[in-house]
Amino acid sequence: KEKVEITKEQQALMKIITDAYNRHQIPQDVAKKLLQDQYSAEENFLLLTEMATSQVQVLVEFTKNIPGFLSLDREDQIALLKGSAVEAMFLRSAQVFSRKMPSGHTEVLEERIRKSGISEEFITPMFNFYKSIGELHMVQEEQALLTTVTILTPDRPYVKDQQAVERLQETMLDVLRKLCVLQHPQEPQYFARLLGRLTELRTLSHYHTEMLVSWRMNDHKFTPLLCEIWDV
Ligand SMILES: Cc1cc(Cl)ccc1OCc1nc2ccc(F)cc2n1[C@H](C(=O)NC1CCCCC1)C1CCCCC1
Repeated sequence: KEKVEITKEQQALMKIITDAYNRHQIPQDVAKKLLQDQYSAEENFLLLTEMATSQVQVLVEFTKNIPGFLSLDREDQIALLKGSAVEAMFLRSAQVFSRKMPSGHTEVLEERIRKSGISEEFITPMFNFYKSIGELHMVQEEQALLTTVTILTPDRPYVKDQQAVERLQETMLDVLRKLCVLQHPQEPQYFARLLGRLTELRTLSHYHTEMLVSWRMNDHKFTPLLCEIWDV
């Protein structure tokens, strides 16, 4: 049984990424807002676009702290951001939903989201994903590294130097793999399960355009930044 050991460099890399991940979170807490009041479909849609717009902005800031990201070709940096923004949004939503909350709060939050205006057909796959993320009980380092691995996906549209992105992603995957073995020694398959969630995430993210245009209201307004990121 080989001894898994995180090197000093990997430890430093993990700290940089986790600190940056924790630093770059959206200011106001959307879960708290949703627990406080019930909103109309229009108000919820506006809340989503506001949250999503600021989430993209913090995502850009976060990527600047990923060692090696700024050394990638500039156009590839943009392609990686555009290609991962929706997945990062759903991953963040899942992590917000799975946070430990006082008893009964998660149920209220789920109810508010079910009634927010999202079309019925997307509610089940979305919550299936949220629950499968919640079951993993990821530590914050795993959450930060999983988001980083998602951003550093080499086969996004328009990425020119895929090898350079692959090398960076592999560096992050190696740290994440070791962390999973050390954090979940009783579950050797944990790392594989974690990566399996990225497949579910990509599938869920395919629906994002329909989810938005089918929001139960007329006249869906988007910010210019979201028009860039969401295919709307
Ligand atoms: C991310 C996303 C994309 C599409 Cl297309 C459709 C929907 C969606 O999020 C659903 C979703 N799942 C959630 C789980 C927990 C939670 F607290 C809020 C959640 N939301 C929405 C939200 O504010 N998400 C933001 C979370 C922070 C990061 C940026 C995004 C709220 C908007 C108000 C109406 C109820 C849903």
